Amino acid sequence: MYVKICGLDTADNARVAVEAGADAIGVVMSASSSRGLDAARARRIVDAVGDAADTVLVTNDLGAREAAEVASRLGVTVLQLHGPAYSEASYREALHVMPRVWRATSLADAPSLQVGAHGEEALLLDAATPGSGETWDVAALDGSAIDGPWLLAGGLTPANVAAAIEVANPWGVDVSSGVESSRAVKDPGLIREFIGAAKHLQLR
Ligand SMILES: O=C(O)c1ccccc1NCC(=O)[C@H](O)[C@H](O)COP(=O)(O)O
Repeated sequence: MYVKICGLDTADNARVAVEAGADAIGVVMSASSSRGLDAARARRIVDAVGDAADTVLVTNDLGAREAAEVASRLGVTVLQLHGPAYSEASYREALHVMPRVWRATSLADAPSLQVGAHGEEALLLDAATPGSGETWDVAALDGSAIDGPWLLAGGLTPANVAAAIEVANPWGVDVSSGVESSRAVKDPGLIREFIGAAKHLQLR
């Protein structure tokens, strides 16, 4: 199970995530998010991870081209364009600069569930409000019918991630609020617990 810990706040917490086995960490750049980082802080986190895991720049409000240029300058491995603001043409623009782009969307937006529909490498299916910690009805989705890598997100926690994986059968999982002690403050213990719970399934 591929595990992404999103909305990292410090380089120390990014190291905790990677040491616990995270496959990816996310840094958010968004004017509307309390997890939004400036470039200097994002770079410290990305540099702390190095090539030990994927590093993902997440945005919902930068223009696609600008987002890809920022991602390239930061040296992240993946750009995650989050939400309905990004058209198919936006993905083409981003892909000129960043070879790996993920499309993050919600079933509420009636998206295409074809992985690669916009040239993306992977699909992330989230609640309607990203980063809110809200759950959604994953049972309404036949995850095994999605042809390609997709990540489940939205209200996951160390306590519910194993059951969510069993229901939805995703390729990966993504969490933010569920590994925080308070809004935008990551908790090292919860990060370790989440990764343990998600990865444990693989060993069954
Ligand atoms: O986390 C945010 O604040 C955010 C803001 C704007 C766009 C995307 C954002 N997060 C994207 C993620 O990938 C989150 O991990 C995902 O929405 C799940 O969040 P949560 O339900 O809090 O676990």
